[in-house]
Amino acid sequence: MSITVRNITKSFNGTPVLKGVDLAVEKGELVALLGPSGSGKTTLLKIIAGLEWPETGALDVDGEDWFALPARDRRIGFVFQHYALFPHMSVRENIAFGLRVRPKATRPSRADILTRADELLRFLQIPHLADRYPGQLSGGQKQRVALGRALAIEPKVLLLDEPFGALDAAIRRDLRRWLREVHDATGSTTIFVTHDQEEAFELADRVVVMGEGRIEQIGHADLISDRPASPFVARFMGATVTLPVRIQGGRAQAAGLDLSALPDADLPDGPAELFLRPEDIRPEAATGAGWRITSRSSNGTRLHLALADDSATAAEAEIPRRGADPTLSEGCEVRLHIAAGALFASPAPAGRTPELA
Ligand SMILES: Nc1ncnc2c1ncn2[C@@H]1O[C@H](COP(=O)(O)OP(=O)(O)OP(=O)(O)O)[C@@H](O)[C@H]1O
Repeated sequence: MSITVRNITKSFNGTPVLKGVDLAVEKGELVALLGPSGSGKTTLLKIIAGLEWPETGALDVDGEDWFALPARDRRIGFVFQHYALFPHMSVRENIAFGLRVRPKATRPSRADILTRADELLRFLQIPHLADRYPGQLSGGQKQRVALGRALAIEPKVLLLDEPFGALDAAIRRDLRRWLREVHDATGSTTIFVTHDQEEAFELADRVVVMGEGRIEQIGHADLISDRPASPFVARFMGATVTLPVRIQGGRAQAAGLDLSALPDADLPDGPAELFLRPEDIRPEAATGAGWRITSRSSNGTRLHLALADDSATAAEAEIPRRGADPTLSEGCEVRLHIAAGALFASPAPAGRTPELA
């Protein structure tokens, strides 16, 4: 099923939470909605599921207007962060539940329901858990069962809201791979919400970065990492250092910075901002170069250097400890070699529109 979301807006108590969201998901695609807490990911998912209603917008699934369909007719599999299993039902009964509550006309026979539940248990690699109750399962096992229950109805669309959010890192990685296999084997169209970049990039065909109710960028990991569409995406991807530079003939320049490794910028001459990750800054001892180390700490494998220039602009660098120049200590004057970064025009000063600037 292809899903097309057009110009969705939604407010809670007068506060806009979705500010005109457009998104097209192809049939069989696995898309991750990635963004900080409060950016509107869950609200968008709930609107697709029919659990929330937007103020404006359209939702088409395979050409069908889903806003004209009540939630129960949308054939959606939904998995939440907190395992919503029925505690008094066994794993097999939990998985069979979705089929048992289908309208009589489309409900399989009792025997078929149990056969289908057992098939799913084998498919999800958990047949040994069939007779256990949720209270006897680990968090990871509960989420496998929750996904089994969502898949039992043969959903047209699978929606997952931080399904592995409450689990520890190693189990999350296992479940991620497993989910990808399940997705590929079922051919479902899946939207997965997470605020974990690694999870989004490893799992999804495409990642949709959301910020404050808007889609900021859609793409693959490398594109979003190397060419963030906005300062918001750059910061969200770990470019926590911002440095003022000047653009001249497409080249970025600034005192004390070696920017020769950056590609040409498609920006007009004038002030700009360079967003970069601490690991893309390599300080080199150089007297009078304009920057100095204000503090140095080590976590055993990496050195963290806090930096300031003559006009008190701050930055931070992270470099491998092994092989680092021992003179890079507090007070040392340095020049900064920049390996990578994203350039954006400086925001217009407050009170002036870009046209008037
Ligand atoms: N039912 C509600 N009533 C009022 N405000 C709500 C409601 N649901 C969500 N919000 C608000 O809408 C904003 C977006 O919430 P949403 O849950 O969609 O974000 P999110 O990106 O999924 O965040 P998280 O990663 O924390 O789940 C938040 O500011 C939240 O407080």
